[in-house]
Amino acid sequence: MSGLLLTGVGVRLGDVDVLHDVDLDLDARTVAVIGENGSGKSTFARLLGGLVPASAGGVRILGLDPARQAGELRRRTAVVFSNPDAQIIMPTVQEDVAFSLRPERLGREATASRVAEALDRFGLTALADHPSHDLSGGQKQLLALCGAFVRRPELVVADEPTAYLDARNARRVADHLLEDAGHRLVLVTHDLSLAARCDAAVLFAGGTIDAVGEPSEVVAAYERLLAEGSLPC
Ligand SMILES: Nc1ncnc2c1ncn2[C@@H]1O[C@H](COP(=O)(O)OP(=O)(O)OP(=O)(O)O)[C@@H](O)[C@H]1O
Repeated sequence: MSGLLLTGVGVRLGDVDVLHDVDLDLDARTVAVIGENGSGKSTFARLLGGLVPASAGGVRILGLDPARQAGELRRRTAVVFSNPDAQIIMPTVQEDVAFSLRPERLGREATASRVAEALDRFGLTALADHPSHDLSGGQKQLLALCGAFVRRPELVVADEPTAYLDARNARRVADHLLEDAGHRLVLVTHDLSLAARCDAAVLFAGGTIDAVGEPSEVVAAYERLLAEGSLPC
């Protein structure tokens, strides 16, 4: 089973064809998505996360069709964005992490144990009772990741998760995402050194895929495009 299988996919938002002719058959565990501003990366991430529908073509993610198996896909995937405020809901850190587990109806003890384990993994145990909206930007991003990983997703889609972080927290978040903890990762990033740490990379240009393969080769293709100045502003 291919992790990501897209055939002739288009995404139309309003009256704009944001993605077109997207073909991809990729089974790498960690995939970087790179490309210029406005090239379609976030829309692709939203498509994989089930947040926007394809308007053309066929999509299979983890073998699932988002159009017909949206509920199961949502259970098995987690989406993390660059702005963690949008993802923090509950008043304290541990309540917020526990909130992510609600759909699983685990019961009090099992929930507490899963939350404690996740807080420990992301270095948030000492902040368990801290008001979640008073955290620093980096701590909020760790909390958003904690809320994603506590569900033990098979696929994590992360859109610029290190964008607002200092170097230390960016490294910490990247290490958590790239660590082999039984999940696949699709990582949208402008950080080409981070892209190089993934197993495969996809280059978007003008709303479609321009190159796929080894990160070093795809980054080189991107740098050639940038040098040619052939990308639209
Ligand atoms: N809801 C929408 N309606 C119309 N056009 C949209 C919508 N969302 C995005 N677009 C357009 O689609 C194109 C791709 O946007 P997208 O956010 O996917 O790019 P991106 O590669 O993630 O960019 P960045 O690196 O700046 O985050 C842009 O031209 C954007 O203006």
